[in-house]
Amino acid sequence: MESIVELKNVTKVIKGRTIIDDISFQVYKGEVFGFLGPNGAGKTTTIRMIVGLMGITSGDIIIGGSSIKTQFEDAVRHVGAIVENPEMYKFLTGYQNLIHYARMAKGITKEKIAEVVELVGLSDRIHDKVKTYSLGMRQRLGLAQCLLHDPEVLILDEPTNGLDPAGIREIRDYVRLLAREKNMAVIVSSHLLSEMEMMCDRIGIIQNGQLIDVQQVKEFIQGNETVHELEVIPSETALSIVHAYFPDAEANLSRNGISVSLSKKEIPHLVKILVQEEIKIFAIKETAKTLEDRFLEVTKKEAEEAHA
Ligand SMILES: Nc1ncnc2c1ncn2[C@@H]1O[C@H](COP(=O)(O)OP(=O)(O)OP(=O)(O)O)[C@@H](O)[C@H]1O
Repeated sequence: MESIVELKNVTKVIKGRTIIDDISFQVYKGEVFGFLGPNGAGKTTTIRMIVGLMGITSGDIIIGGSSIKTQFEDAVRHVGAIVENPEMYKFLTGYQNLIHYARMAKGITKEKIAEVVELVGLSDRIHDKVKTYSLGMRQRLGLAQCLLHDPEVLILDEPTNGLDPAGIREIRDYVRLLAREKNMAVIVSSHLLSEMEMMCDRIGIIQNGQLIDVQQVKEFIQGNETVHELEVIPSETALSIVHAYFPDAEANLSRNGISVSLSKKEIPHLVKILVQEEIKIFAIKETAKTLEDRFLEVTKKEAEEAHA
């Protein structure tokens, strides 16, 4: 896959405080890359540096082969971004807004406007005033606006913020479509982990300004371990046995017994021990981990290691 965005040892220091600490990663054409992290981790700061809204203290960002430090215009030419809420004139129609923007940007044809309107599914309503649009439609109009100059990289900071489930789904579908059909690289940040799970191909997790993990969503979710729900009695004794024999495994009481994160090959061993200890086992069920489970695991582990 062809890399279109590359962060090389990017660091940002504000007032003597390191906000972003030596981050490096690449984003490829045709993929949706998700940026995940707890509040204040540094997602927005990183995105602002990628779109050129904020300077870099050290390191560099290469977009489409151009350095954002030394070839700023060339680098940002490849980028379309919605970083803050898209500003629209509410008393103009969607179409008038796009025409207005096209005049400022120059070189954008009416055909191009029609094409992006079609692409974001606003053809039926484009001649209605923006004040009559739902939030989801406004987001799509914002998306249309940043697609006008054919960016190779699309950057969306919290694109589904404030949208209802139908609106979220719409944006998600368009984002995936743009990556798949236009071979665009899309970088999104979001707090909605389940959303990221459905929208992204890969994710990078940022915490305290450091990139702690970059992985394919599928691999990230699976990890090496899966969660097993064990219907057992007495559950508290079972839990202490698990803690004693598998001290590294995440184990908790659950509704019908205990839940244990272990690799599958360790399950027969676990069952044998529980039986030996006279725990009654009624059922064992393997449950799929969600991105949220993994995200909380990874960030908790990092935080524990940082404090150790
Ligand atoms: N201009 C600034 N001056 C001082 N500190 C800043 C500035 N911009 C960001 N920070 C700090 O940098 C850290 C990272 O902020 P950032 O907004 O990038 O986090 P985030 O991951 O986007 O968080 P959220 O999910 O809450 O938006 C925060 O601790 C924030 O207070």
